[in-house]
Amino acid sequence: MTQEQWGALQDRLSSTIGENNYRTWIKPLEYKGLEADGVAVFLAPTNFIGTYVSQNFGDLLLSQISTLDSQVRRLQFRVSNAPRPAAGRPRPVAARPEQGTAQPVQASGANGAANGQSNGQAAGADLLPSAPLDARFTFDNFIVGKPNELAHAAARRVAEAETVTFNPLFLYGGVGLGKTHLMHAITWELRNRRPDLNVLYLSAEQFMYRFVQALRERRMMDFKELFRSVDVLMVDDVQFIAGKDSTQEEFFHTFNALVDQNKQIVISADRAPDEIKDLENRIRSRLQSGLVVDLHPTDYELRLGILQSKVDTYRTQYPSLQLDDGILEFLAHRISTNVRVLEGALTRLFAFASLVGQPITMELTQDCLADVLRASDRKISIEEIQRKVADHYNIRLSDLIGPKRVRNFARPRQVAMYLCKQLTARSLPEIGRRFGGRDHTTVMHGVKRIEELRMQDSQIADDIELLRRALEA
Ligand SMILES: Nc1ncnc2c1ncn2[C@@H]1O[C@H](COP(=O)(O)OP(=O)(O)OP(=O)(O)O)[C@@H](O)[C@H]1O
Repeated sequence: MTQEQWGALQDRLSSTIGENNYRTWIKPLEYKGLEADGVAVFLAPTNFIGTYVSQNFGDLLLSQISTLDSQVRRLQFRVSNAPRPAAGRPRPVAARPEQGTAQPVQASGANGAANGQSNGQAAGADLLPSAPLDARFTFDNFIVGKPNELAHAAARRVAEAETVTFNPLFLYGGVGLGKTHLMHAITWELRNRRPDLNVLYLSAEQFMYRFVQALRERRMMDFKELFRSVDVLMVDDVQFIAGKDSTQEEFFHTFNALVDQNKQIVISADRAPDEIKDLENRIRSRLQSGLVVDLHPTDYELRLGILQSKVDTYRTQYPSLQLDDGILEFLAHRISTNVRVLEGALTRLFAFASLVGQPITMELTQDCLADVLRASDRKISIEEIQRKVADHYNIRLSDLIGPKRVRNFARPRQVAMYLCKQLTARSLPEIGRRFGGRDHTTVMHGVKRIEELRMQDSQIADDIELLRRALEA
C-alpha cells in the first residue's frame, strides 16, 4: 500500500467509524510501509493507542487494506521513536503506556493469521484485551427519554467525572433496551477523554473464559495481576456468572481489589441484583453497594425519537427515498417490544423500499413488516391484563393491585397474576412488583392456586378462557 492509498483510505475510515474515533485513534497513526511477509507497519504515538487500534479496528483496517493491496497479510503497530523490542518478557499490553518503552503493540489479523506471541505480544494480552466496541454505540447516538433518563445520566456521570462517585454503577433492564449501548458509550467516552486510563470492557462470559484459560494454563498470578491493574472495569451481562461458583469467587476478589483501590466499576445485567438467582449473597450485596439504576421499557415518545434519529442516519444512505407522514408514528405505536426489533424493522423497510425503488407508504410498510407487526401484536402487557381482569370482575384497578385481601379482590388478583405468567415473559418478581410490590412467592402461590382451581371450578376455567381470548384478540 502506498502513502497515497493510505491517505485515501483514511478519508473513508472517518466516515465508517465516525469523525471522533477517527481523530482519536486513526489520525495519530503513521504508515511506515510494507515489510517482509506482507506485514504493514504503523507507528503509534503511544502503546495504548497502538493496542487500542489493533484490538478495536484491526480487523476493519486489515480487510480494507488488503482489498487495496493483496500483498498485505498482517498489520503491526509499533510505538513511534522506540527501538524494536528486546527479547524477554514484555509488560502487559494494556498497562498504562510508559514513555520510551520499546514494543510492537500487537499484531492483528481478520482471519486470525496474526500470531501475536511470535511478534512480541505482551504476556497476558490474551487475558486482558477489551472486547470490541460498536462504533455506533456512543452517547451521541443514544436517545434519551423518560424510561432511560436516569440510567443515561448515571452513565454520563461515570464517563465524565474526574473522581469515582458511585461504585459500582449497576445498570439493568430487559432485552434490547440499551444496556450494552450505554456500556460501550461509557467506554468510548472514557477512552476519548482519558486515554491515560486503562479501561477494560468485557462480558461476564469473557471474564469467565479468561479465568478458565488462566486456570488451565496455570497463569492465575498473571490473571490476578492483570485484572487488578485496570483503572475502569466494565462487565456486561453479569447474570451470566450466576451459579458458576469459582468464577463468582474470582470476580468477587477482583471486584474488591479494584474498589479498595478506588477504581471505577460498571456492571450491567438483565435484572436487578436481588433478582439474579444463584448469586452469592456477598456478591449481591457488593453489587448493590453503589448506584443501581434500571432502563424501563420504552414508551411511545422514546420509540418515536429513536426512529426519527435512525431515519436521519438512513437519509445519508438513501437520500432519494420518500417516507410518507405517519409511518414512524405507526411503527412506534405498533412495535413496542424492544429497540432492537424496532431498529430491525426500520432497516428492513428502508432496504426493501430502496430495492423495489418505491416510496415508503403505509401499504408498503404493512406488507414488508407483516410478520414483525403480527409478532408484536401478540405482545400483551401486564397493565393490559390488569385492566381487562379488573373490568371483567367489575372491580377497580387500584383494588386489583392494592393490599386488600378480601376474596372479591384476591381471587381476580390471582387470576391476573396467572395470566401474566402465562401470556407475558415477565419473571415472578417482576410480576410481584407490578402488583403493588408483592413478593415473588405470593405470585407463585397465586399462580398455583389458579392452576388447581381451573381443574375444579368451571366458572374460573371459563373466566380464564374468556380473558385469554379477549387479550389475544
Ligand atoms: N435509547 C436508545 N437510543 C438509540 N438506540 C438505542 C437506544 N436503546 C437501545 N438502542 C439500540 O437498540 C439496540 C439494542 O440495544 P443494546 O444491545 O444496548 O440492548 P441490551 O439492553 O444490551 O440488550 P440485551 O439484553 O439483549 O443484551 C442497539 O442497536 C442500540 O443501539
